[in-house]
Amino acid sequence: MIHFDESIEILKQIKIDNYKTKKLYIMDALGYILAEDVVADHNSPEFPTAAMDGYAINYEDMPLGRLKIASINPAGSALTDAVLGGTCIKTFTGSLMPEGADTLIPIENVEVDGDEIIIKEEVPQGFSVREVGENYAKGQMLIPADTKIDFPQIGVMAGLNIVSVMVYEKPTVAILSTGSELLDLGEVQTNDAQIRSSNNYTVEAIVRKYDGIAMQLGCIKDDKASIQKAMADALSKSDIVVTTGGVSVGDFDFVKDVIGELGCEVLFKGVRVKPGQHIVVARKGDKFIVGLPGFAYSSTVTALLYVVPLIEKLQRGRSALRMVKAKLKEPFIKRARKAEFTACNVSLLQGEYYVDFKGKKVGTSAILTNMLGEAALLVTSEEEHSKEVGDEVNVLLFG
Ligand SMILES: Nc1nc2c(c(=O)[nH]1)N[C@H]1C(S)=C(S)[C@@H](COP(=O)(O)OP(=O)(O)OC[C@H]3O[C@@H](n4cnc5c(N)ncnc54)[C@H](O)[C@@H]3O)O[C@H]1N2
Ligand code: MOO
Repeated sequence: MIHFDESIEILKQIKIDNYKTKKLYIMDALGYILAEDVVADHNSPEFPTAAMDGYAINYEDMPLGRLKIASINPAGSALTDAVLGGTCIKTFTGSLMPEGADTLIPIENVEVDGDEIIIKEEVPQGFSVREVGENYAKGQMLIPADTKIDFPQIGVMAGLNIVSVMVYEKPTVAILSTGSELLDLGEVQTNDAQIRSSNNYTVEAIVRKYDGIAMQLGCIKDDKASIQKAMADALSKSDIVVTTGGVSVGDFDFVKDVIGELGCEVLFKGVRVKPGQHIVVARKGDKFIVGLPGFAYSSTVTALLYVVPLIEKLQRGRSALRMVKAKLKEPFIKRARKAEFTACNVSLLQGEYYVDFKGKKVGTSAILTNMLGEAALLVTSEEEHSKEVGDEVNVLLFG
């Protein structure tokens, strides 16, 4: 078994030969990763523009105190009139500044007397005039490739009249739970040894939450030929195949053998991590197979640790899971000489994270309910030992 850090380093070092990209209408691109740079093809604004409703004047005319209103300039109109000596033009927020005007005096600062304004309160030169390129200049890089498209990116692209953009495709993740004891949702129990399968649904939820396209394949019996057929089929239809169960040392644990027989390159199998020590990650071209252990807590934690980064890698995304520092409110007993991911409660108090274990059960890796509530994962490396109240620890947030 390899060190946990080595397994993460192996994932980081993976090079994708050919990223899949596609062009999407900008609104459909929300949540995708941009596969091209977005560069401004014009200045914004292109011309000096009024930022308030008022009167466009030449600053040098301000001392006159009284100016004739020469014309009116609503937003969107192609005004040809200019501000000539001693005159002003009524101009509105968003209107282009007329020729000859460099300052906008707001409506609130003047009194109208017939066809003239009387200036009650002066403003500095250039007041309320948006300069050319105030927002962005032509040629400016606005959104670099590999950015996740969120609402500001959508708005900026719309401002650039970009109708569709190149994005990385979200990888398709096929999910298959193995185990002859498993009952899928709604399936009728026929003997006491059967249990309800949860792993395939937890993994599907993780895939969906962290920007993959989930392909739910349900449960399959511990039969090598069936597993082989199902995995080969899944591999042909998806970018990542995630299995749960059948990766340890039992007589019916076939997943590792099948991965080998499918001609995959095993990147690692077996990591000094708790839970999840039997994890296997393999590659075939730009496709991946991740064999997660069967226990519900193990498969969930290892999906976060190994499946989420692969989903991100295939679309050049950044890690959505955040590691923060926190203070222990209770002692932590280190149980294994491995990296440990222990379910805990996390709270934020005056800008600092705190960790306790109230209500968390100590037991096997079957206890998924430990991840309910304001849960997070306390992370300790294989080199670390038990910890005291007040010690600083690392916590992985997934909420
Ligand atoms: N002799 C050894 N036995 C075990 C070892 C070991 O090193 N030596 N490792 C233990 C650890 S750690 C884990 S984790 C499990 C992993 O084994 P598998 O990946 O082969 O998983 P299974 O045996 O198929 O299942 C384990 C457990 O989880 C339940 N399960 C399975 N699938 C699901 C599902 N889809 N939803 C909910 N629960 C599921 C299954 O019924 C078992 O109880 O091996 C230990 N044994
Ligand atoms: O690997 Mo198991 O997941 O430690 O319980």
